[in-house]
Amino acid sequence: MQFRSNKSGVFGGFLNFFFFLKGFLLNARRFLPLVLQMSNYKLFLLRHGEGAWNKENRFCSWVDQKLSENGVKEAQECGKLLKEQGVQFDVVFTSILSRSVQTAWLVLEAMAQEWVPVVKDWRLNERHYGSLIGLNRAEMAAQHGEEQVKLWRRSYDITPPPIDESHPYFLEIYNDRRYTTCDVPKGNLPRAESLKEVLERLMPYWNNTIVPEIRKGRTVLISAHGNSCRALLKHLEAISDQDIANLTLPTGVPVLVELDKSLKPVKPRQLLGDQDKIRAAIKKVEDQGKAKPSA
Ligand SMILES: O=C(O)[C@@H](CO)OP(=O)(O)O
Repeated sequence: MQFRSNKSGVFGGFLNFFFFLKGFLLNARRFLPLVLQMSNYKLFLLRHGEGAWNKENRFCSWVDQKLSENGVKEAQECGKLLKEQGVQFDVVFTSILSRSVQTAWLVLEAMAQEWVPVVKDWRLNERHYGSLIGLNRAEMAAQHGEEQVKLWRRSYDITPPPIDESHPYFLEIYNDRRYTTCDVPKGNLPRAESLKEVLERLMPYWNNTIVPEIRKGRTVLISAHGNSCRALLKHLEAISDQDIANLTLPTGVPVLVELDKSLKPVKPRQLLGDQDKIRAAIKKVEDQGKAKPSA
C-alpha cells in the first residue's frame, strides 16, 4: 500500500489517510477470507478400532471389551495417517471404556504424541443397549426381523428394552469401580438408551468441557464409539431425526469436522483414508444387522 498524495498540510494528511484506508480495504477483501479460514477449528472424531465383540457381531455397548488384533492395527494405521498429515493434537477425550482409551493411546503412540493429555468421561461411552447387550445381531435379525434390528441400532428415539439384574452382564457393568467415578450416582446411570438419550447425556460434557478447549484453538481428538460419535455429528451438522438412521461410522477411521467460530461445520465432514476401503468398512458394519448365520 502506498500513500498516493504528495499534497501537504491538513488536507494532504486527510487525503493520504483516505488513500491508505482505500488500499487497506481493497487488500482486506483478498486476505480476510484467508484469515477466517485459518481460524476454523479442526475437530477429529474417531470410532475406536474393531473390538472383540465387533468381530463376533454381538452388541457390546457398556461391556468392557478390548480391541481385537485387527482393531489394534486399525488404531495404529489411523495414527500413522494423522502423523503423515501433520496433525498435532492438544488434548484427547475418550469414554471410560477400554477400547476407546486403548485406541487413543495407540493413535498417540503412532504419532509420537504420547505426552498429549487424555481426559476420560462416561458421557462419551457407547450407547447403552439395555437387554440387547451381548446378543448376536444376526441372530436377533433372524428372530425379530432385520427392520426391527435396524430400528434398535439406528433410529433416533427408540430405546431398547432396559437391562435388569437378571441379565448376564448386569453385575459386570454396574459393579465396576469406574462407574463410581461418574458425575451421577450409580443408581441414576442409564439402563438402556436411544440415540436421543445418548445426545442428552453427552451435551453437558460437550458444552462444558470439550467446547472450551476447541474455543481456545486447541486441536481436539474425541476417541469414542459409533453411537456417541453419531450423536455428536447429529448435533454439529443438524442432521434430522430421520436422516441420522443412514449414518454409520466404520471403526478406526478418523472423521475431520471443520467448524467456524460459532461451531457450525464449514464444509462436509471428511472420513480420512482410502475411500474404497472406507465404503467397504461402512457396508460391513451395516451388514452386521442382516439375518445371516454369525461368523
Ligand atoms: O455394539 C455396540 O455397542 C455398537 C457399536 O459397536 O453396535 P451398533 O453398531 O449395532 O450400534
